[in-house]
Amino acid sequence: MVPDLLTVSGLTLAYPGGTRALDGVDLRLGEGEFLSLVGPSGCGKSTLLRIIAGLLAPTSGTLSWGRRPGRGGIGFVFQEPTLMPWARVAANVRLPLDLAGVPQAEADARVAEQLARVGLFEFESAFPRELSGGMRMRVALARALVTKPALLLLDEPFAALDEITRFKLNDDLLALWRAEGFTAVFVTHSVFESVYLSSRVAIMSARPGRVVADIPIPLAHPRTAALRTQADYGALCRDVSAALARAMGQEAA
Ligand SMILES: Nc1ncnc2c1ncn2[C@@H]1O[C@H](COP(=O)(O)OP(=O)(O)OP(=O)(O)O)[C@@H](O)[C@H]1O
Repeated sequence: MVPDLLTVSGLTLAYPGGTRALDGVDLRLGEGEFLSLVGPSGCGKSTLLRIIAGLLAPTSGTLSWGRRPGRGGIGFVFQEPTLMPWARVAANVRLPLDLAGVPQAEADARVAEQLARVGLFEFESAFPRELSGGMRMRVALARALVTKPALLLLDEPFAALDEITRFKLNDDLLALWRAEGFTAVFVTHSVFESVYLSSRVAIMSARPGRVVADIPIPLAHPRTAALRTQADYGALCRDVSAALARAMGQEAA
């Protein structure tokens, strides 16, 4: 059993307007795991990510860190790449290092290394408008990973991309996860994507959300396109779909 990076206990969040987004979330996150969060729209998945990132304080409940990620230790990737349109790719990726006061030469070297890892080394001087949607998302991934975070939080990062680009980015993200060893929490609406990527899938109930099922995904790595048609992958997708249907208050067909 891997050591715990984070244990979330009895987490509740009520927004100032009165909306209760989360109610009693219990969740364990092991070091180096790839955990997907799946649940009905509005069940509080983004809210939970924002609390884990420290961007939002819970109303009650606790977050207990095994080894607290240090400064720059949590990366966040949103559904939109949120790049600075006036800045070149390299400057966009370097932003977190500039904010942390990393010396120029070291920052340049780390940006070059990270751009190579996401396959964009030749595009360091391009502007975001000159890139495809998938390439822009890779820039966002590079920016989130350039500080070498212990924990990477991803909030539906590939939802706006076409299926071919999405599959490619799934493979790229898995390769980065295996090479760099960060822990990942990935929010998605796609059961297929969650099973393809994860070592565990946590299912949340409708709002106010809590974790109602936790399904291990013991598929071997490396995972490749061939997996998508394999019987064991299909069986796990059915398990996650059935758990999601139960969480939404309806039995699976
Ligand atoms: N800043 C806010 N102020 C008030 N209510 C909010 C705020 N952010 C989210 N909510 C509400 O909290 C609930 C949970 O929202 P959240 O975005 O966390 O859900 P989600 O599961 O990520 O949704 P989706 O899957 O549709 O992206 C929703 O009812 C939403 O309207």
